[in-house]
Amino acid sequence: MNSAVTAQGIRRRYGERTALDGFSLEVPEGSVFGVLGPNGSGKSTFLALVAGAERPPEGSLTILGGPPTRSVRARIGTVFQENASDPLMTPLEYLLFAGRLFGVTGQAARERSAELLERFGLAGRAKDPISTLSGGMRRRLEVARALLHRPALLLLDEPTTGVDPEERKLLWETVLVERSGATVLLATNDLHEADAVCDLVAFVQAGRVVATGSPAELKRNLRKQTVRVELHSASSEVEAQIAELAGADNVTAANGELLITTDDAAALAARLFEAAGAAIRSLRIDEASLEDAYFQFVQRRKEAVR
Ligand SMILES: Nc1ncnc2c1ncn2[C@@H]1O[C@H](COP(=O)(O)OP(=O)(O)OP(=O)(O)O)[C@@H](O)[C@H]1O
Repeated sequence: MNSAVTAQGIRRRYGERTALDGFSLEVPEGSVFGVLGPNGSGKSTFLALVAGAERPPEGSLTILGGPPTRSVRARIGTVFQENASDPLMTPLEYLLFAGRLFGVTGQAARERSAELLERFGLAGRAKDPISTLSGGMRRRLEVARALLHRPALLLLDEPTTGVDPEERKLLWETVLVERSGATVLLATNDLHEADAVCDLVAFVQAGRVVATGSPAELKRNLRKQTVRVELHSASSEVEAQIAELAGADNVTAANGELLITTDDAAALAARLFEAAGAAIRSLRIDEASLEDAYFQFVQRRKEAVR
């Protein structure tokens, strides 16, 4: 599998501040790849480096099979955190203007613009000033603009900030169809969104990638799972018995349930039934979320730093 973006050991400083500190990442061609991390972890700095096809001051960067050069920029579409549109322009004017920057002009530009305005639900507002569009519509317009020249790589820096859940879902459905196989590199701190749309994600902390994998892999490798047990009636004797079981790391009582953290929920469930089956009314294994995985990796890194 070819890579759309390969970064190796990138270091980038702003004065005293280190934004990227040995940042390494491989984004497979055709994937939807999420870069996840807290505010200030370096996501935007990395995307801006790729968007500008800039040679990093330290480390190496390959984009769409070659070194970062001006010609590569023509094959990239970008949505930054801030809307780039002029509020006095109309959506149609904005798309035609963007087309000119990428050499899409005349009839081809008019047709492509009309098609995208339709797909992104903006056809009815094509000739209104952008200042009269809702926040969600403006974000959709930004994504339509980034797709105008049919880029091979689409960079999306927190594209759905301020967009309500229904619009967000619609926006993603449209992006995933309209990208026509282009690689999507997404920066976000919305872990639910990343879980829903990304094939692969990288967790970033303090300018470094600390874990990479598919959301399913990262969740599977979680160190801790939670088993929730409801007893027929509260019994300190049964609780003590459960706390003694092999694999039951931490037992707490909350809202009439016992919450047991463990490395292996399936094995612990079997032991629970064996030891206290008659006392158990219900047992539930909490499905791990990408958020759980994220916090675990961030925590690991903190431990390593200490
Ligand atoms: N132009 C700049 N000048 C000085 N420092 C900068 C600049 N851009 C980014 N930084 C610093 O680099 C670090 C990484 O910032 P960056 O914006 O890349 O993080 P981020 O993960 O995208 O954060 P957010 O989720 O808040 O957008 C931060 O410490 C930030 O203050």
